[in-house]
Amino acid sequence: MSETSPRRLDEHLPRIRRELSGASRLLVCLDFDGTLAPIVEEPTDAAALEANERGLETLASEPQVSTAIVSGRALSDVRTRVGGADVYAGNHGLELERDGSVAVHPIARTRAALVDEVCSALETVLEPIPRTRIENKRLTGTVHTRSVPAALRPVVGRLAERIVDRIGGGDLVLSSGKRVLEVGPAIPWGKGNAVELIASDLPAETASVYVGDDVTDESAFQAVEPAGIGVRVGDSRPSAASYRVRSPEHVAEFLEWLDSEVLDAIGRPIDPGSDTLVTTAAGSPAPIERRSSSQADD
Ligand SMILES: O=P(O)(O)OC[C@H]1O[C@H](O[C@H]2O[C@H](CO)[C@@H](O)[C@H](O)[C@H]2O)[C@H](O)[C@@H](O)[C@@H]1O
Repeated sequence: MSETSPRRLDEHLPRIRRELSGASRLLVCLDFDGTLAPIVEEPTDAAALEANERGLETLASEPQVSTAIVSGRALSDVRTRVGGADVYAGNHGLELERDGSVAVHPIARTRAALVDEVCSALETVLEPIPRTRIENKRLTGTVHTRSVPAALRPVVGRLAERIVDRIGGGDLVLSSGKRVLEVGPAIPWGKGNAVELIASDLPAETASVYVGDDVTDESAFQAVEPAGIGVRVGDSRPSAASYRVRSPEHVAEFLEWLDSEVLDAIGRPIDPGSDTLVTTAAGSPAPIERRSSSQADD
């Protein structure tokens, strides 16, 4: 899928509501850092905004909604930071908790010892560089450079590359995210694959929404688009997501809007000719803003 500038979500709400209202269920997948929780200097201090916790809780209580947290953090870590979702994916989709059991990507499992070795070597080699922090997440590892003096960040990158090559050979790969370098197994598996797995458990008429802010969220946007909706938290840089919001505060507004403005329409068939919900056997017609094509918002 090609990447273009995502459009401002708040300017396209009627269109989004129309797109989602043809579905019988909604799957709402949420990234953690930078999406539910504002980015902070110290990774252990990250916390979801209360408004996002409330939004997730409300959506999770709706019978026609399934919810998932899809994070780059270790599953055990992100689980303690945000509760209430139906499904949790950790380590960028390499571990997945559904229906009370955890599945781990088999190749990632076999490479965990290499990741551990790399993390230990990085601790030693990067020790002289002020404020470098290594987060060993078992299946992947993160080198944090947010607090490292800017002039030294390229040095961290070069040293990390060298160590990953030496210890991991072709079995590990180094990638980058928001002021981080991520060490992980060199396998074609990411958040997008996890989202596809989660969606495969749900009825075919489920519409998927994915909200995220970082590089590894792009594969998840690709997984949900174009049938579903990708929302990038951030600026207008090209993305596979069609829409964007500015910050985690705006994610909370979006979650609230989904609950108050979209759920009523979910599960009712739409008349494609009129943009208006047709009467179902069970209830009366529920119009969703009658608009002519000349009023279309895009
Ligand atoms: O997929 P996510 O849930 O967004 O996780 C991605 C990485 O998030 C964390 O790092 C980021 O957030 C930190 C706290 O705000 C920030 O200090 C850091 O610069 C960000 O890159 C987390 O620590 C990593 O393990 C995740 O991979």
